[in-house]
Amino acid sequence: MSRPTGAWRHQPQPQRGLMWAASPAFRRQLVLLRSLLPCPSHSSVAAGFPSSTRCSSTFLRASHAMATSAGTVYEADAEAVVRRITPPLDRARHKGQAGKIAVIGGCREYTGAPYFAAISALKVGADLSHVFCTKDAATVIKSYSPELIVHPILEESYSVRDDEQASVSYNILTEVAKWMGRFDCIVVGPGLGRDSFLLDCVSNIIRHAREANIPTVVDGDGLFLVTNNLSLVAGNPLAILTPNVYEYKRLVQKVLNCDVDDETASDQLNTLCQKIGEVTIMRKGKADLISDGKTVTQVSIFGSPRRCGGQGDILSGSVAVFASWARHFILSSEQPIEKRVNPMTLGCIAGSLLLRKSASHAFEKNKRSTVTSDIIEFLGKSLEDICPAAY
Ligand SMILES: NC(=O)C1=CN([C@@H]2O[C@H](COP(=O)(O)OP(=O)(O)OC[C@H]3O[C@@H](n4cnc5c(N)ncnc54)[C@H](OP(=O)(O)O)[C@@H]3O)[C@@H](O)[C@H]2O)[C@@H](O)CC1
Ligand SMILES: Nc1ncnc2c1ncn2[C@@H]1O[C@H](COP(=O)(O)OP(=O)(O)OP(=O)(O)O)[C@@H](O)[C@H]1O
Ligand SMILES: [Mg+2]
Repeated sequence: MSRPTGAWRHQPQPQRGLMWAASPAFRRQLVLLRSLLPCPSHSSVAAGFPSSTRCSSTFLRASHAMATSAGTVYEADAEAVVRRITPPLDRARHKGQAGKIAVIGGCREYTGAPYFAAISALKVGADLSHVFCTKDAATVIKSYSPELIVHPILEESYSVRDDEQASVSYNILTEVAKWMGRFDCIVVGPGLGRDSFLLDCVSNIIRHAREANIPTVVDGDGLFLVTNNLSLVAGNPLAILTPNVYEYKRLVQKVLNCDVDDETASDQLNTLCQKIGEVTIMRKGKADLISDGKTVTQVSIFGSPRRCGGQGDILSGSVAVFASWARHFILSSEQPIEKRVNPMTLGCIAGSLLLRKSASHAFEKNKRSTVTSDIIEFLGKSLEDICPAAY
């Protein structure tokens, strides 16, 4: 595995610059950037780098920007991140080594969301993608795609008698636990619904994933669950929350007991992460703001003016794959722990970029009629443009 450049371009916020330049967080970022060098030449070739000069120019750009001006939000050099964390296609690898992802979601109302998340994971490059959903949703999701492995195991209150709930809940956890250790990342929430019994069962799954050290992306109704039960993710550095504008508002109100303040967006996001404890949050919007409670980066490259539902689901599936690649990459980088870049942050940066590029391509082709499936169609091309699949 190669080393990431993880380079950040700076968004100027002059009124706060001096304070930030002197801060430990700023110095830490510089150390982190330096720690990402040098890049071994084998990875440059495998990930499509034309030459090793690209690595150093990326570094110079980033360190220059950070040393000369300061602020709290850094525009991620997201393409560099994607290149560095995407594993080479190696003939020696076997099925599963590029990633096994599971989506926990899909109920009577929503079958599209879990499908979008799970198929996106495959299209980005995972080898296997599972969906754990309710029985009603399973046949429908299977009919969308034979690529997905669908487990019809979740139950909603209407299908379980009160006196059966304890045993059904136990059976669900037992079934998921059989698989859990094989997953590189799980996504909890796309199309999950809000049935109370189902959410109780999913709480057990989240706790189990945490005990097993499985990175967990929480999105959609998973965020509804977690916002009302913060202990599920509190203190878990492998948890990524991906709220949209409404989900973020609910989270801020619950945790910080105030309203979203766009004037202090990055500070508020950092504080939110700190209060919950160790999690990474990607606040979706015009720009995607990403924080692990220490630094805030953003991805703001323009994607598409279409706001069709389902783009967040593509994002959650993509982030799951990139976060697991980034984790593998960082763990194998032999950096001391205190110098390691947060792989969950890298996963968010990469996922955001890929979605935005794909949305842009899809809009160019389909204009107003662009729908989520059109965007998924471009995930492969977008990744190929950044990181050709030479092997
Ligand atoms: N094809 C599929 O299967 C898809 C299924 N999906 C799944 O649906 C589930 C629910 O996810 P969600 O994003 O639609 O839910 P949520 O954030 O509650 O917003 C719903 C709407 O409520 C409103 N609204 C809510 N709060 C508000 C507020 N504070 N202030 C103001 N308005 C507020 C607002 O509507 P508006 O007011 O704009 O009409 C908003 O658009 C989840 O499981 C997800 O994965 C999606 O992924 C899409 C594709
Ligand atoms: N106003 C915007 N301009 C540009 N991009 C946006 C805008 N709002 C959201 N996005 C991008 O679209 C992607 C999905 O975000 P969105 O807010 O639509 O998620 P969501 O509501 O959870 O989606 P879903 O319908 O799948 O639940 C993110 O990458 C986000 O940055
Ligand atoms: Mg959503």
